[in-house]
Amino acid sequence: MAIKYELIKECKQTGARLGKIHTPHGTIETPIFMPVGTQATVKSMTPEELKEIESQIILSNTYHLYLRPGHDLVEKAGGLHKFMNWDRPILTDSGGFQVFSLGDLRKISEEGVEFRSHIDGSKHFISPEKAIEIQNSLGSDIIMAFDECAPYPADREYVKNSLERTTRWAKRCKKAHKNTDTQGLFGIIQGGIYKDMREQSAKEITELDFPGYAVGGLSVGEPKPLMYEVLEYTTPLMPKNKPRYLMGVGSPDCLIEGVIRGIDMFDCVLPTRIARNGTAMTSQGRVTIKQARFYDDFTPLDPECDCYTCRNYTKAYLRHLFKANEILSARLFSYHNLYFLLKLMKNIREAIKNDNLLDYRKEFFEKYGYEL
Ligand SMILES: CNc1nc2c(CCNCC3CCCCC3)c3nc(N)[nH]c(=O)c3cc2[nH]1
Repeated sequence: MAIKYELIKECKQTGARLGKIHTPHGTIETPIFMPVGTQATVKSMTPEELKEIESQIILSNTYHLYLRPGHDLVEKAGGLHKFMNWDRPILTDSGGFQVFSLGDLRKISEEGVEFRSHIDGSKHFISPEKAIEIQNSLGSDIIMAFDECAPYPADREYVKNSLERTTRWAKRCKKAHKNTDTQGLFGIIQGGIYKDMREQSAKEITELDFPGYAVGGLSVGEPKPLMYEVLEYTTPLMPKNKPRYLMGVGSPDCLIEGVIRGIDMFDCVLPTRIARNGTAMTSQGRVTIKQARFYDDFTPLDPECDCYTCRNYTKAYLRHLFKANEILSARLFSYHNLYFLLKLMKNIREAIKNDNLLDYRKEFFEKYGYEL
């Protein structure tokens, strides 16, 4: 079987779990944060640097790679692992979210989605079958069903029609998936912020017996407490012996709150995106380096961090790099932010092991500046 989840321990105080996901390219310890590599690269990082910070799995995307360089080229190169020189696990998203976030540049039908490329405006069509064909060519270890992520807010009628189409598309994806022994296909649960819809989607999607499941349709602008509430009644509907992936999340507080509510896998563009704006996630909260107060601050970005950036450079130097628009700025901030989130997940796994996750949350929030 391509993907095998091993539940190691259930937290006594919360819904958190410790687990392992066995894949053809290695084993992933969960809970885990997955760095995003949209166009077959985690922006500005080499695979060696990703291994240095102990990244166990990275994400890429059907939509982007289909448009450029084309999935047939990647297949000709021997697949995405060989093409980008990454020999650890890769998860690809189906592109559902991307084509839906194109707004009016797209037309949805039962057959699939017609959209215009964000690169050159050319017209394209992705069906569930096409999304699976592309991911089969890419050879990623975990592939995602082609789904519709309903916008927020969306009324009950829209959400119901959308989740029922996502279920019909999930069946088509399962039928179209060729490489079941090397690539695990995850189903995606939708249903917006409506409890009865989430129950319906969870029932319909888990009935299809996928090796793992994602909670989709969240982190789309809803307030965080509402996202946490949806998780509280959705994760218990998902099989305990399968990985649970919360798509597009997130910031440090969301990662901790998501783990507490039973989530095992997360992805977010935040660490590398804010890095390009000279913003760092640190133990004392966010630091935006362009502020004048850092002009002659010769202390590390994060005094409690032992990453390459924090051990070798000062805020004053990092501010200079950012102001001078130097490429090294994006690299050093990306390296630190990814290290920070991967270290946070390592600390969370440790806290689950020691049954003190709630104490860890309290301590982290007090320092990072979140209200509990
Ligand atoms: C940011 N919030 C959010 N993201 C969602 C995403 C995307 C998750 N990240 C994938 C990466 C994005 C950059 C390129 C590489 C893949 C969602 N994806 C799908 N298929 N369905 C969702 O409901 C879905 C819902 C999401 N909500």
